[in-house]
Formats: sequence, structure tokens, C-alpha cells
Amino acid sequence: MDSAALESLILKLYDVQAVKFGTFKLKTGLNSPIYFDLRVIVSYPNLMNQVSALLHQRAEEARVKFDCVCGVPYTALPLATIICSTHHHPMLIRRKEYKDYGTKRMIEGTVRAGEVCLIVEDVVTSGSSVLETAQQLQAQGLKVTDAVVLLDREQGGTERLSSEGISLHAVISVSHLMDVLFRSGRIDQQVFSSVEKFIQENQTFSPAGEKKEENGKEEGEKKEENSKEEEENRSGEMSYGARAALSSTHPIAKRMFTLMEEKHTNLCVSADVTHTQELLELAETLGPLICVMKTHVDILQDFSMDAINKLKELSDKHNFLIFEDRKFADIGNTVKHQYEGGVYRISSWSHIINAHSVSGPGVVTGLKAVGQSLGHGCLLIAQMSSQGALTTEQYTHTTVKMADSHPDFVFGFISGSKVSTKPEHVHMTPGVQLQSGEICSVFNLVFNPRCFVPRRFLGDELGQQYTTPEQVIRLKGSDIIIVGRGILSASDRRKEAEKYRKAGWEAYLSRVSLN
Ligand SMILES: O=c1ccn([C@@H]2O[C@H](COP(=O)(O)O)[C@@H](O)[C@H]2O)c(=O)[nH]1
Repeated sequence: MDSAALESLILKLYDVQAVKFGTFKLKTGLNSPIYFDLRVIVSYPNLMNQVSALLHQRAEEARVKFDCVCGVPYTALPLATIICSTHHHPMLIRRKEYKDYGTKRMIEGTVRAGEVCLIVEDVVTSGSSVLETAQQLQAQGLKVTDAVVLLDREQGGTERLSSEGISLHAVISVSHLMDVLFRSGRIDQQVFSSVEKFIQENQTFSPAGEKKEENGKEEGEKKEENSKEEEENRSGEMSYGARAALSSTHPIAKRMFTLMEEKHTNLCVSADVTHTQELLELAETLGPLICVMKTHVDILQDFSMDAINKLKELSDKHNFLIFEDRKFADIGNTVKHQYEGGVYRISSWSHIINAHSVSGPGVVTGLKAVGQSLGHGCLLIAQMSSQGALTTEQYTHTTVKMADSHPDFVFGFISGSKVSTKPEHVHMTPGVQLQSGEICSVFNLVFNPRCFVPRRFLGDELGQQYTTPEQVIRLKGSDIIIVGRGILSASDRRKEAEKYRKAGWEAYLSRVSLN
């Protein structure tokens, strides 16, 4: 690639303020000394043509073989359009928002399964937007081997994509850009060094499987480590879509992550009702807002397989998964019968079940013998939300190890926080309401009469404890909020569920990387 052409492009990008220096708060909460806003280039037709030509040239230099092109929405869409119309390549458009009407397609254009699609992107940080796009193309039977990007922030995107079998080809790297701007006198040594330091200290990719040393640490050190962990939960986080695209992700988790990203929801409603009509009404009204409906079928006074068949139809209609919260906890042989047979025949309709690990690995082996061939998945209960729960740190740790031994069936956990570092694992958290017990401590409630918080925000009379969607998703690093009475006790359940969906989704957006 012609270095003079690249230098002139970098200077033009600086001149049109597509690259800025200062203090910019990223979606992750981090303050960055550099910010790219390549959206502005749409106002400069010559620049658009130049960028598109260089992207195409980069793909040619890397000898990428492809049949069609797809731009990551939104900035790369017009770039892909110019490339396709200039070089006569078929184009595909990826929708960012799921639509609940019409064809409901996420990829528009003529899809020919088996063809190779080249992805075009403007800026890559962690690579999660490219991975999301790849995953949606792959879901349509297309192959994705390469992506071209105008600017690589060099924060781990190349490595992340490579670990997923995608080669990233960048026209400009951030170090090259900084070098040109420094040499041309556009930025001084201080700005140069602060950006260099930021990039070095904010890498988003590290090979999986590394565990932090915890033994022998002083209380203060441990506290600091905990807050670092919370910080990690908030920043550099992979998106649900990117996690769906990982080859090690269980099929149920793939489906779950994908539909969460499509529907913009990480809300699971806990349908703790006692009549089937109410259960079906909930599925019909809340279906578009949820990713999972959790049931306790043994509290239904009029259980019937007919009602269950209708629930299955609604789960297809509104694209949510069914999770029977049966909490299996017996020896392998017994749980096998409980899962497959009896009145409820749970394995015939529930996509997800869960189990306590207390009885040892036999519980998983027994359930797996029934559920694996049906394509179902299991969550292990690693922590509980109720006061005085016996789920100690050691218990949680052993439960995670048990899950690791059965990746073909166990795909995640019921827990109050993120207990596994594996991005393919799903964490679902119960005990969630919009206002938590932390607003006003029990001590204050008793001793300070002016501090009034309704009892239900603290917990219930039977030991349930609540935290907020923000705490669960952003600070504790869990993936899905499970909400029962927070929604069920509202006079307008749909409106209330929408509040929870929004709160959970915004908390998720605030923790994933700006890419
Ligand atoms: O530790 C746990 C495990 C499961 N649950 C279940 O979640 C819902 C919570 O209902 P709320 O009305 O939101 O309190 C309920 O079905 C429990 O069985 C849990 O609460 N804690």
C-alpha cells in the first residue's frame, strides 16, 4: 500500500475531526485520550471514495477470496456499498435491530448458503461487532474468513477474531496513525505518550483459562482485587452476539445469546402463577420483551400437556426459551425419571432445566442421559438469593468445576454474580427488583423512622433478597435478570416488564466495549 497515500488519508481524517484528542468517556466507563468518530466521513464524498478504495485494495493485497460483502452497521454500510458498486460484488445488509413483523430477517439481500462473505468495518477495538456480524452471516449458512477495517485500535481485536478463525486486515493501525500525526506536528509528545499508554493498558483480549492467584493475599489487597474484578466485569466485555459466535458455546446458549442480541433483552420473567390461563396470558403479553420464560409447573393447579403445547407455540411465536426451574437434586437414576416421566414430562418441552450440585456429578450425568440428545441444556445452581443460603465459596467453586466437566450439557449457572470466566457460560440471577435493599439498610429502617422503604424492596418475609438490574448486570457481571414478583405484582405487567427490560439492557450496554 502506497505510504504517501496512507499518510495523506491520516491527515485528512484528522482535519475532518474523525480522530480527536482529549478526554472521552467510553461506553465502558473508561476515559480515553483518543476518540474515533468515522461517521463524519459520510459528509466528504472524496474521502468516502478514497477509504472504500483502500479497503478494497487491502483485501486484494491479502489475497482474500470472497463472493459477497457485508458492512457492519452503520458507518461501514455506505463503505461496503461503494466497494460493491465499484467492483461489482453482491452485497448483503445486516440489520441491527430485530423487527417483529414482515420477514423478520436479520440479513437482507440474496443469501447463497456456502458462499464466503467479506466483512467491512470502520474501527475495530475488541472485534465484537465484527464477530456479531459474522455470527449472523454464519447463521444463514455463509462462511466468514476475513474482515477488512479502516482503523485497528490495536486493543486485541485481531487476536480475538483470529481465535474465531477470522483474519483481520487493517488499512491503518493506531500506532501508524499516531506516528504520522506526531511527525507532522499535529500532536505533541504528551498526547502521543498518553495514547500509547492507554492502548497498552486497555487490551481487551487475553487467552482463556487463566486464573488469578488468590491464596496468601492480605484483606486490603483482596479488596482491591475484588474491585478490579468488578472493573473487569464492566470493561472489555464481549457482547452477547460475540459470545454466541464462539465455537465452544453450547447450542442453547448460542440461541439464547443470539435472540437476546436480536430482541435487545436480557430479561427472564419468572412466571410463578398458579393457573395455566394466566401463564399463557403472560407468555403472550410479555413474550416480545423476554429472552426466557421461567416456570414452576408444579405450582399450577390445572397443569395439562395441552397448556404446555400452547406455551411451546408462544415460545416459537415470540422467540423466547422455556426454563423449568425444577432444581433437580437427587441421585442420577431418580432425576432421570423426574426429568423424562411423571405427570410433567419436562424433557418433552423445556429447553432449559437446572440442578443443585449437592448430590455430586451423578445428577448431571443422569439429566444429560435424557436431555443432551434432545438439544436441551442445564444450568447448575452455584449460589442462591435467599438469606442464609449454604452456598459457600468452596461450594460455588466446585459447582463451576462440575460444569466444566460437562460442556456438552451444562451451559451456565444460577448465581448472584459472574462465577465462571468462560465467555461461553451464561449467568442467570434471581432476586431482582428495580429498587434494592441497599437503598436503606435494615438497621436504618428499624432505627431511623424517616428512612422508609416498603418491605418488598428489601426482600420478602420468607428470606428472599433483592438487588437491582444495574447491580446484577453491570457490577456483578451476570447476563440475565430473573424477575418474578417485581413484574407479577404490577397492575400493568407489560409496562413493568418493559421497565425491567430497559434497565437490564442499558446495564448490559454500559459494560460492553465501544467498538
Ligand atoms: O436462588 C434462587 C433460585 C431461584 N429463585 C427463583 O426465582 C424466582 C424469583 O421470584 P421473585 O418473585 O422475583 O422473588 C422464584 O421463582 C424462585 O423460585 C430464587 O428466587 N432464588
